[in-house]
Amino acid sequence: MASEGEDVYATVLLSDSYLPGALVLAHSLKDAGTSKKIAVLVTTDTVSADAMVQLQTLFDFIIPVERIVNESQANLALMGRLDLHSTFTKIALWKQLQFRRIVYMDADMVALRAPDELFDLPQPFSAAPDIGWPDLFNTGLLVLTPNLGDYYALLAMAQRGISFDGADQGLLNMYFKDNFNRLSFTYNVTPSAHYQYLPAYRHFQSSISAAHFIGQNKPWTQGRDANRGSTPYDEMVGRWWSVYDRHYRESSVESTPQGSSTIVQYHTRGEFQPVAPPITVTPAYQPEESDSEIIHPSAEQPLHETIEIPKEVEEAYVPPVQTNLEAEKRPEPQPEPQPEYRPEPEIIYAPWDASRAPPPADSMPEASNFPATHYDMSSDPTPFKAPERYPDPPKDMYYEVPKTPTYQKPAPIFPWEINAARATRVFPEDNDVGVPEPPSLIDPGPAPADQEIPEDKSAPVTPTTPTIQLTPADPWQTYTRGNAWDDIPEIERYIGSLQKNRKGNIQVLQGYGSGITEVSSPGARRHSMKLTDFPTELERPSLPVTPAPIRRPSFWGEERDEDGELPAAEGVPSQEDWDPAVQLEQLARRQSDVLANKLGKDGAHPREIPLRPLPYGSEGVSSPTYVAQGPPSAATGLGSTPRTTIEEASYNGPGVMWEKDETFPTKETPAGATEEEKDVLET
Ligand SMILES: O=c1ccn([C@@H]2O[C@H](COP(=O)(O)OP(=O)(O)O[C@H]3O[C@H](CO)[C@@H](O)[C@H](O)[C@H]3O)[C@@H](O)[C@H]2O)c(=O)[nH]1
Ligand SMILES: [Mn+2]
Repeated sequence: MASEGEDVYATVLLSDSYLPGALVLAHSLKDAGTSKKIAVLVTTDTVSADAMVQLQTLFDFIIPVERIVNESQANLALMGRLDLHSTFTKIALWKQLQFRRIVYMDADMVALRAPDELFDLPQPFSAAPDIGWPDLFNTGLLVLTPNLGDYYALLAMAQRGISFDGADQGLLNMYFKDNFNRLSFTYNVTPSAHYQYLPAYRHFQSSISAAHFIGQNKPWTQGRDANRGSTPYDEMVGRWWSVYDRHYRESSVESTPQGSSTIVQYHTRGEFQPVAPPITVTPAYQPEESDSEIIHPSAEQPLHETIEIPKEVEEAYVPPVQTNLEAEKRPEPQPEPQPEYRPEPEIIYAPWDASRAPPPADSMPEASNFPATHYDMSSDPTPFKAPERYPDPPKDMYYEVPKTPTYQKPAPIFPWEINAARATRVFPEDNDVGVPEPPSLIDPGPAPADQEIPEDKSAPVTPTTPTIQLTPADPWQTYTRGNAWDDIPEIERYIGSLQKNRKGNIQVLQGYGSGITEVSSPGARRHSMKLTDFPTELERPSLPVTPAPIRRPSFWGEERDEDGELPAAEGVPSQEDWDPAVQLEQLARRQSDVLANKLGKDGAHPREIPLRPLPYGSEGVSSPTYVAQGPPSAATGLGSTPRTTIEEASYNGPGVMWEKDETFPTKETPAGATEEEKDVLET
């Protein structure tokens, strides 16, 4: 145990990869003749037993500490130093109350002289300026007085990830701010390969106490040949190697009392000389950058050598111990067959355990690892000059419309294409009819499909349907109302079976051919069951509001009168004769009468019923243009007497098609065709 209020140099070892640094630091202090003891804080979960053994040979105190990880590593990523995820562990120094004063030094420092005078500083906390931002102090060398007040305050910040750089330097500078005793830069000289203030270096060279190899590149990761120049940086690196060589170069290894220091060489680039087949060693946790300078020796130097691993290595470590004292009490190592040396694979520290937790909120996105191309603005000052000539545009890049049409009508495939019937519907204006010709229905029989419509209008025009010979007077009279299927017996029969079940007031009309016969009794049309018979204009009820339009021969024809007005439509009353209010009243009255007829069950003698009131607001409305005509027309029932009977309409709509409880075939099952009919069908 440390005696009460002892002074101690201390460093921190968070991983085996910094073992050469920690050992060289301790050696450098001892070699410089310090009177103080040396301690190392180790995180036992990430430092191997082999490394512990090496520490025991040198350090007066090995102090296991809990690793304090910064979970918010965004700032570390910004700095490109994800390997510094656990440097918050440094704050454990303030908890080491067994010591009066601690001069902490990073494991990547080498002492050129022992700065023991720092223990006598009156200030509780001292540090030297940082080379990158000299207002800050570098946390590579700290003179501190352990106390729990600072410890818990720092721990609280660490647990909240409060640090501008994600590591201890950001944390401690935020905590102490300006409340630190500023030491001379000579206590913590951070030589840089990029910025070297050579005259200053030469001037202060002799007073340098310690060099600190900040950044990712450490002397032991670079190899002894990396910095053989004469710059201040190279000189400092040389100082590191001189300490290393004094204690760990192969020639000096045999003399190490605690056995092989192979693990030190293993973590020092270029030092391990394998002779045996390689074994795989899991590489240590490394920062994301592929060009990381943290080089695991196994990557370059496979492990081969057959080396003895002393048995006491396993039992050697009992923390915390004053190892140099206890080592003396240990039994001599037993000479045993030498097992192949297998350096314990470095404990891999994954800051994020994917099996237990979601990714850290501020972790680097994957894309940050992707190669990026950076384009700079051109700094060429010469003005742009257009080339003499640009290449000609390519020729023959346009579609040339063929001169002669290439389209050819495809050859007919289907029978109806070959035997297509010609259109037969002709209107008077389409034909230059000079003299009206008598109507006639001519069917001269089949004609070739491609036959042209003959100039002679009396000639047959269609091979399949009766030709209409148009008469300007009333072309509709002669228009056929028949269909090709009207004469098929099956259809006849089907309609017959339907109508057998029908009763009621169906007005059936027979208007076939030129004559029109009105039949008003049900069933009278049994012999003519054409579904496509529609009432003619004469048969249709004349409704007061929708006069049937009459087709005009031509739209812009000679029938225009002098005013340029279109001729009045036949059957449509002129505007002056049309009083909407009167018509509306008439319609209302008429509807009432029809209703009265039905209710009175006396279609022949309509009952007089009171008029329905007109729609609200339309009473007494009179048209400004309407002038009452003379005697009321019989058809419309217009007159001066408001209450009058209206002639019953000749057609009252389809009416009730099916009476209550009446059955009718839902599925058509016509009687089988008679033999006679079958003969007709089959022919
Ligand atoms: O894998 C690791 C990483 C770090 N350390 C220890 O942590 C210290 C700090 O890491 P280091 O690589 O020396 O950091 P620097 O390159 O020196 O970076 C600067 O930033 C660090 C984080 O703020 C500070 O700890 C340093 O003092 C400061 O000089 C080391 O010296 C070791 O003691 C390990 O033991 N193993
Ligand atoms: Mn450092």
